[in-house]
Amino acid sequence: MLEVRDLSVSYGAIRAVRGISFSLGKGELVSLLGANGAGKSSTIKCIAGALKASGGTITLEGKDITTSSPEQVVRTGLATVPETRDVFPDLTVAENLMLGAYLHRRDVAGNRDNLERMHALFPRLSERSNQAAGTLSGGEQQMLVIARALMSRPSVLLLDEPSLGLAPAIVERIFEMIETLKKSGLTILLVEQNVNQALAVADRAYVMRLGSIVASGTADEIRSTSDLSAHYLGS
Ligand SMILES: Nc1ncnc2c1ncn2[C@@H]1O[C@H](COP(=O)(O)OP(=O)(O)OP(=O)(O)O)[C@@H](O)[C@H]1O
Repeated sequence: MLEVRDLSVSYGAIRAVRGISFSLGKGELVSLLGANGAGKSSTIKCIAGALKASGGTITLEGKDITTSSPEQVVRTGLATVPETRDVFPDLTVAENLMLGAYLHRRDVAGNRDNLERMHALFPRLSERSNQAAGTLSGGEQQMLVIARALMSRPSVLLLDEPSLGLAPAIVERIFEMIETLKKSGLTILLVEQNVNQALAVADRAYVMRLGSIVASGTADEIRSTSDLSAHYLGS
């Protein structure tokens, strides 16, 4: 579904991502792990079209999206939930969700079905349909940005640090929801600091350090064979 080959990302002289390669098969949940500054968010932003690659290629379902704009990337079937968790604060929950369906705005019946699916997945959003998104709790805003991304009907979902700064009970709920999405057949790339929880839901994982991939394998292999704390904490 998604293939990243020799991807590099630079900010001036800073080489944030140094020729990494990885892939996601259909229906796979793959986690990208690594300490602060490892290059995970830069990788995600580049795949989403928000940052220009300085080298390498990104292919989504056989289509080269390396130089695509963010809108073209969404049209090709990839939705991103950035770690910034940016809702439109003055719009209601329902309006935020409908903005996610912008590409399918003429398919009113399809959007209604999809909205019902989101309400089943996130009952809390359903109860708060008419509430301004800016007044939601952090966990509810995270649910909203995930649901909004799903309204674009992606075949691949990129999740950047969905558990960041949330209370443990909400983190549990977010991970349960990620498992539900995985069971529905969605292909997911999950960037997480929360290694144990990420490995509990992931089929495979890649560990990044200083812009490079330093370990990869199934969740069990990563747990048992790599010195995760050295890679992860940089110690
Ligand atoms: N806009 C920017 N300008 C200059 N350097 C940047 C910029 N964004 C990121 N970097 C640098 O690129 C490197 C990788 O950062 P990135 O945010 O991709 O890492 P990360 O693994 O996502 O970290 P975190 O878990 O803290 O979000 C870091 O050294 C960071 O300082």
